[in-house]
Amino acid sequence: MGMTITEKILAAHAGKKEVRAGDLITAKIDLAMANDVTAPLAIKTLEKHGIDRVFDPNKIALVLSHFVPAKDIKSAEQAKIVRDFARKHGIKYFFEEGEGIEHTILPERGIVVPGDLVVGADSHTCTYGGIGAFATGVGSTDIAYAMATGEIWLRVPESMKFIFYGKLKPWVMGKDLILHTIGEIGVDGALYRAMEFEGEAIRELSVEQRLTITNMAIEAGGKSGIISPDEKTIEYVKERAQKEWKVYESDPDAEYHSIYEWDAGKIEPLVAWPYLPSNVHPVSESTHISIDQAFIGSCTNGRIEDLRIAAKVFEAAMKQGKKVHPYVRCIVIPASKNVYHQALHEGLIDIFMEAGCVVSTSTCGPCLGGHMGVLAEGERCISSSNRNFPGRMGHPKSESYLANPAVVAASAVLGRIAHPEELVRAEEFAAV
Ligand SMILES: CC(C)[C@H](C(=O)O)[C@@H](O)C(=O)O
Ligand code: SF4
Repeated sequence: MGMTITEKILAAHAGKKEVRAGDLITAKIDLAMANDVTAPLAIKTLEKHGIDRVFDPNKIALVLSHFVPAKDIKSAEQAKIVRDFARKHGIKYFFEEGEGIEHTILPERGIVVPGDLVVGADSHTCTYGGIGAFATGVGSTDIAYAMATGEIWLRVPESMKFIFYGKLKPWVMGKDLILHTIGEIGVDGALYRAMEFEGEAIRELSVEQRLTITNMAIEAGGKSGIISPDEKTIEYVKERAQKEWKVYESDPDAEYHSIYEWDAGKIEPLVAWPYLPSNVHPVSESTHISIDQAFIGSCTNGRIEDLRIAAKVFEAAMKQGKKVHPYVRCIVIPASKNVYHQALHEGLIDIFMEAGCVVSTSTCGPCLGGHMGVLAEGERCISSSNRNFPGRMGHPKSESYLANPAVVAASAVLGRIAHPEELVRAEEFAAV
């Protein structure tokens, strides 16, 4: 019997020829990651146990991304703990505030490559599966253990396969495919399983959009999300990789917990209404919902392509004399400094500013309701991020709607949830 891509990566890191779903393994990691929220707890755990060294300072990434530039004294102190630790141990991949969100930086800079086994103290670590790595979120204690030993204990997950065939409609992005998946299987539909995505429609997507899909595997309860590398992945990786990579793929006779097949051509842009990412509705059935805020950013949809498509919508709106609706605040946060720089270079930041958006330094920002766009009671936000739980972006009685960045931009202009086609002709989509 063959193995899945997930089983192959885990077997290689456990020093075994073969592993099967359900096996308990101890595996060597290629990278342990933590951020300004989770690293301090891990650092304190190490200190409490008198551990004064890390297994390898070149295989640890510490990223200040959530509450930076420090929003209050507590976040300043959290960041300081991480900074001091990174300096003391000579951590190679330490990223200061403004460098960006961990899940954007690590693939973008080739710190994670195909075939890697990565653990991160952040639930969206599953993002890196978009380039064919096994990556999963763990708690602060587990990450402390991984940082000290270079190993992680795992139960090999079962795999679920999601095949998207057909051609995508205009304005349908990776975000819509993952919202569709979560809408179909529910927020616990993939509990502790590896979610493997494949098919013609996935292959048509850019690597960035694939990263959006795997980013949200955790929103269906998945242990990980993964897409086998292809030529597009290698193109993306080869100009950034900081180390050797290895391409794995599933055997044709590998065993799956379940297989889903969908015609991607039937999917239209989707919106997840409060208060679960599975509460998915077509955008055409959401256009009666007025909004107070729009957010374009986050580790889900804050990369350059996302900003390009949003800018396209704003540009078209401005040609028609429209800007961000007077009753809406629109916040744009490029997910990394490199994305910000590139957007600046391409003139996208000018477009956002002329359209009336607020553009800010690379950080998680309003995604988790921490700062830079917290919602008041009763306010509604349409967001390109990944979670819409009660209170996620502010007051427990505020509401977040999740959508792709083109839908968010169109909604910002029209003051209600809107299809980008209301502002831009479909043919122009092809030019993005
Ligand atoms: C702060 C961090 C632990 C958290 C996560 O694990 O996902 C955050 O990034 C989030 O998106 O809620
Ligand atoms: S952008 Fe949002 S989802 Fe991503 S790491 Fe930051 S808080 Fe978590």
